[in-house]
Amino acid sequence: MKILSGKQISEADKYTIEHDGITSEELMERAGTLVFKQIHQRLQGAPIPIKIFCGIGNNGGDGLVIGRHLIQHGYDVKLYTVAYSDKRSEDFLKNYEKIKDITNDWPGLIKEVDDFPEISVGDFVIDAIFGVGLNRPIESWVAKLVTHINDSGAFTLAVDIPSGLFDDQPPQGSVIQANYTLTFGAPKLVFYLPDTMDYAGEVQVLDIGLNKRFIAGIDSRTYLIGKQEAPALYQPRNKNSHKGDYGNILIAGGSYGKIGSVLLSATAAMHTGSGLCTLYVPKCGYEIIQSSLPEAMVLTDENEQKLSDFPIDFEADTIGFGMGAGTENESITAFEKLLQNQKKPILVDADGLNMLSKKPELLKLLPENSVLTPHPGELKRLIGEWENDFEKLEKARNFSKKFNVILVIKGAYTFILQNEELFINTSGNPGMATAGSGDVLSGVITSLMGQNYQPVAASILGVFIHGLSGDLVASAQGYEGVTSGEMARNMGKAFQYLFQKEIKTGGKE
Ligand SMILES: NC(=O)C1=CN([C@@H]2O[C@H](COP(=O)(O)OP(=O)(O)OC[C@H]3O[C@@H](n4cnc5c(N)ncnc54)[C@H](O)[C@@H]3O)[C@@H](O)[C@H]2O)[C@H](O)CC1
Ligand SMILES: [K+]
Repeated sequence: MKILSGKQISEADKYTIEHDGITSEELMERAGTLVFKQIHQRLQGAPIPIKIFCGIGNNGGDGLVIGRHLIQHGYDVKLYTVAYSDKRSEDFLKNYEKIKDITNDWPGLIKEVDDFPEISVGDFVIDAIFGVGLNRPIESWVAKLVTHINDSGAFTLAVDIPSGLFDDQPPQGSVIQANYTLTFGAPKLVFYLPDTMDYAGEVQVLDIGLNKRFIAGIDSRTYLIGKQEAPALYQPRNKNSHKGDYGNILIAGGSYGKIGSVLLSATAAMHTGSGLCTLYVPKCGYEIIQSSLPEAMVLTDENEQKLSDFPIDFEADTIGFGMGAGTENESITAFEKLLQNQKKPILVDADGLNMLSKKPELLKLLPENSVLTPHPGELKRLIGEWENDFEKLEKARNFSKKFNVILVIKGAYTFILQNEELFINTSGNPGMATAGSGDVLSGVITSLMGQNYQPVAASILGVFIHGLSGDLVASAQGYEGVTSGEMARNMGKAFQYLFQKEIKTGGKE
């Protein structure tokens, strides 16, 4: 699903009105009715006091439409006009009249702090103050109203976007803290950035019938990857195949006390369908791996504790490097030897990334289309500090272009970035924040690269499947019960789920 900016959606809005013969008022009626239906489905007539705060623009207009339907269905509704300006949008006024036609309890007028209504924690607040038309930070008493709503602790549903949140830049003032956001037409980037995702809470996109052809034509290079998109990336296996068709990969890393990381990667790779998997580890890893993963072969460095060399004559389809490797100079020399003799894309993770940060001249030796899988800390060491998520994306994009690599930026929503394209993964859950989870992901992506998936496809599908395995384990054992070993062993099941029903883990989906 394409992620669009408010501006792009407004263009789609305009195009739809001009070409599909519907008026802006009908579009607002459609939007508001869809929100009402979502609320009605969940509330089923429950006598919960509903307080709707309507701005004086079209977001407020949506609020009036929602309120009208709720009133007509017998809900306990109180509407308020948040009159932060004397202007009123046309569609706001039209819907204001419609409210007056169905109730004598007209919307309350809020023009200052003294007009604020009491909001108790058992209320259901609907935030229709500002939508994507926000064009400056919320100030003065309106900012206080946002705080008043947030401090009430009442369940808050944001219409289109939490008020105060810009869709294309960091927040600069008060922002509504929503539990749920029902957004129109397309998801907005800020719902998935670490610094702003919490304002939106659970996000659901409502299709209000914006012209699909127009949307398809919009040059947006940011996509949400979910159950609709991931299966298309899967390469079915044909009957007439043998293990050589599924890649011969090399996983290199590990050091004394951290052999588990490469073992987790290799286990994940084998459960992701690799034909052959060899590990290159310090001598201390030999017994451990041979007894824990008989399916894998093992080559050992002559050093007992850490990598000090690299088997450049080993013919691998893809190499995954770095997990548990440490950043000792001898190991960096080993990495340099790998880089000097490898032309095909590789995956670099964990201490391999820290080696690149320690010795940046290695960056230019990275084969084209290699995949780097940093968590935010490793990313900071690679690209430097950032003020906010937008600056982070800018720096990461420049890095990806400069070294022609794919960045898999791990987080609550993992971002896969290649030049101008950005893919945001929506599978997974907080239970995956556990030791070894990154090692497992590296094994999955390396395995798919070895199976002839293009590196960016291997990254997108790998991240999605990794999240799916985390969801499977969490649905069986709760967030606390998730271990990366379990995730590694559930990769096959995750592939099965790729084409089956949703998995509810109380997570984001
Ligand atoms: N495109 C769609 O799919 C549909 C969108 N709809 C809804 O319309 C809103 C966008 O409306 P809104 O955010 O209210 O913007 P408006 O321009 O209509 O009105 C805002 C109003 O407020 C002024 N303003 C902006 N920022 C501030 C501020 N910080 N302080 C004070 N005043 C401010 C601005 O100048 C305008 O005058 C969208 O989100 C959807 O909810 C349609 O209703 C349905 C289809
Ligand atoms: K809003």
